[in-house]
Amino acid sequence: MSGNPAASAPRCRLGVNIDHVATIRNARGGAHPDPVRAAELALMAGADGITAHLREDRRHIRDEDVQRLRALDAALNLEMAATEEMLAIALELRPHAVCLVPEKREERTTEGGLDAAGQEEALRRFAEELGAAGSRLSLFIDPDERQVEAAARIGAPVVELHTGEYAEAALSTTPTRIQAAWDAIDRAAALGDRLGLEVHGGHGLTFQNVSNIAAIPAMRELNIGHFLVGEAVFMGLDDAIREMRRLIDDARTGMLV
Ligand SMILES: CC(=O)[C@@H](O)[C@H](O)COP(=O)(O)O
Ligand SMILES: NCC(=O)COP(=O)(O)O
Repeated sequence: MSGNPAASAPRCRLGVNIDHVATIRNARGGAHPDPVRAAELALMAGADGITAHLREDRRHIRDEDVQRLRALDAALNLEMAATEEMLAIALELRPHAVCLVPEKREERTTEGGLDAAGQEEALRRFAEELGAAGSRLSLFIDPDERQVEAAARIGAPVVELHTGEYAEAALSTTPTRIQAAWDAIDRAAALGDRLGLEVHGGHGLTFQNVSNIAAIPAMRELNIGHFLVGEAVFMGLDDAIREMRRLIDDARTGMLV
């Protein structure tokens, strides 16, 4: 990763995704552990907001969870598919933010970004209706400049760049693959910033790989969940969030521009 130290940099927010607390709860069909209690703990530990993905198949987060999360005094970023069912839920709930995410029933986790360029007209309606309801629309897209340009045309104020390929590359320990994945995110982030979009990132971020993403100058928010819930098993949710917060802040302090 390249660049020059910046004297100071705008803060990069941390959104904690509590989906997989619900995964553990649903494993036994009861009410424990409660994802809303996890959200409250996350906020006390320094999370700037809470992200929850209400999937069409409700495999983890359920409708009653988002109702209770909405009642918290915190920024709720509701992730959802671009469907009429989910739009109706979002318009009724009016969360701080809505992030449109592609969903395939057979996928284990979110595999790719939303094809914004292939459905601009349909997504423009989501932007208009959600904007009118006071929810900030974000599009979860691959770090692809064509998708970023489409997001700007659609009128989404935010793009969340899918960091999954970078996270996978970092596990591969192939320097050229890691650099290529990071370069794509850096280029897409810089373009989004130039187009006046707020740039976020998420998917697969960990203690080991987050710093280089947090150091990207245009990055304003990172949404992180699966790793934090997993790490909470060993060090507790509070400490895991505080460590992630520290890594992000340290990366911004010494960030390269
Ligand atoms: C959009 C994204 O990357 C995450 O919110 C992810 O969807 C978490 O939920 P799953 O692990 O069920 O995909
Ligand atoms: N949009 C990304 C997110 O909310 C969390 O993704 P992950 O950290 O669970 O992979």
